[in-house]
Amino acid sequence: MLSVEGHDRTKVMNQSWKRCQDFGLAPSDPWDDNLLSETRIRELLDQRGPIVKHAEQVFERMSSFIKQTKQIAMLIDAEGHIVHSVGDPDFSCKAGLIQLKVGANWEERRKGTNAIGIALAEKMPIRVHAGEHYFVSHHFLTCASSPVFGTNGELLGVVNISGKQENFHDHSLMIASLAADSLQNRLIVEDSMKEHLITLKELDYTARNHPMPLLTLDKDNRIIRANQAALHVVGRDAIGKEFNSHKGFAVETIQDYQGKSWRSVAIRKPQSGDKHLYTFEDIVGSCPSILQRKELAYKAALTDFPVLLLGESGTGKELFAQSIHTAGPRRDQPFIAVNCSAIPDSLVESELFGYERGAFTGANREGQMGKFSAAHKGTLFLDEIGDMSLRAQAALLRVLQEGILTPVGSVKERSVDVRIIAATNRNLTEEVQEGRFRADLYYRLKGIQVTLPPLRERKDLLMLVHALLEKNSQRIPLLTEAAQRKLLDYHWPGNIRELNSVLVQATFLSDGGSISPEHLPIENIDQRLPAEDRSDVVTSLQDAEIAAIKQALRVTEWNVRKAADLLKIGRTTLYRKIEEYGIVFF
Ligand SMILES: Nc1ncnc2c1ncn2[C@@H]1O[C@H](COP(=O)(O)OP(=O)(O)OP(=O)(O)O)[C@@H](O)[C@H]1O
Repeated sequence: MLSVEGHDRTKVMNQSWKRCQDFGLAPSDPWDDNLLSETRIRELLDQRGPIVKHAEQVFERMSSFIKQTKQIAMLIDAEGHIVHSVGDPDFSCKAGLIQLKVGANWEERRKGTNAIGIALAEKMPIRVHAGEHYFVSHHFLTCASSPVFGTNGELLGVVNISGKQENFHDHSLMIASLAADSLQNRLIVEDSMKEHLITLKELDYTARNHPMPLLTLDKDNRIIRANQAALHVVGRDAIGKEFNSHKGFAVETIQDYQGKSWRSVAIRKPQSGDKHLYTFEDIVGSCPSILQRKELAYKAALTDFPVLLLGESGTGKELFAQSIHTAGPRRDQPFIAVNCSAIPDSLVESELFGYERGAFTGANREGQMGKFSAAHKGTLFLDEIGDMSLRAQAALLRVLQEGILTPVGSVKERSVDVRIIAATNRNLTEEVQEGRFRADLYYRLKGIQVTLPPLRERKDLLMLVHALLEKNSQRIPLLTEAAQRKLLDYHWPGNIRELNSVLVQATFLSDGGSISPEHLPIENIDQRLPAEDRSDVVTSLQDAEIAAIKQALRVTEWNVRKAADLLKIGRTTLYRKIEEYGIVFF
């Protein structure tokens, strides 16, 4: 900080003298003897703890200069009180006689023109030598003072060096200024460390309570922080391990102002596959068959027994599985759904139990957590369980029996705690009889069996229609009586999934008006054929086949495997026919 010299210094000095005169002080006045009490000094030291602690350290570093020049160094607070003093003992005694000691106040209005008073009033470093002091009693002094500022530029106090005028030293003002700067820097560093800690706590709190998975990675790509949601995804023991771009995480690198990268944050935003989990309240229905199933499933939710959900495609098996999970004691833990029919036979074990790094060619280099481990403490929903190969069934049975799994390529066993809910649209008893499904696995999965009724057997179709229309559009469209009749007459092979898709299309086609039969894209093939039989018009076999394929694809929302199941043909055959007839997505 620049000190004033020459003409400017004389000006500053004159202004100070003028202020003293205005205060009504006279140079020959006795000094003010209003010293702070011991208790008040202790209170002040407590309040100013950090600055005094730093001043002690800074003064320690300049102690040889202070001793050699027979001076004393002091810290003065922003109100002018001397709160700390060290230095030459002889001079300290002499200075004490004119109250240049801890507990005294050296503002101009109390002690006339002096270095401390001017540094406080003008907020600048200044030297006041001998006769420049206002009070005659201070003329034996030479003093140099420099102000100390806080982070926001507020005045925190003054560093002062004083001695007898004959011990005047050229460097005193510079040393006082350096000491003030050093004190100021230490306080700024301390403040920013406090700020840093608060920010870290704030971050930690926000991350912990954030529903999305969040990770922090160091510059070597190791995980250094992870919230609960992220630990579910990357594994509970992930801290310290290298992050290997888990699916769905978007990584953002954080750089300093020179563009040097320090760390990265990884966030896993909701993906199209991520949906909120359903609860029993989402299950619409008023007919006894569904109410009774709901009650049974609710009772099952409160236990830890396995649940087996049976029913045609689209009857709500996954909806029930999620509702059982969200109503049970594991609701805050993961719900992991696995479509057993979608896993190639050769990969079943690695998908379900995970694998260690380098387990097999084509595997992720760093290994991968299996579905069982991902569902640890939560629920594993094994959908389409009836489509699992016998080999995969054997592997699954072993884990269900022992609660222990061994990832592919590993020698270490791992215990898992998962609740199992399985579902299938196949008749499992028949599958067991035919030898396609293991009886022991069936009995282990069966626990509580809930069979969901197909839509054509339900008595609450119009209630469901109303609920689905309400869910899908802001303004519920009216249904003409003929449209209601058409819906009631249809046989709904795709169940509620198909009903929902038909209603979405009808709402769109009716363009804000009432929904009438022509807006409902359904044809009951079973009913149409006899009608056509009666007429002279004969539909070609090929046209009938195309119509059946189109309907199966629409009903299953273009799920080729399910459509093939409905048509009772193989998946490859269906693909071939789609291509052959040039059927495009509609
Ligand atoms: N009772 C119901 N109330 C409201 N919506 C329902 C009901 N049952 C099913 N749905 C809806 O129907 C659609 C199909 O349900 P879900 O996926 O649970 O059927 P699923 O039996 O598991 O089918 P799949 O065997 O083909 O996997 C979903 O959109 C679901 O929300």
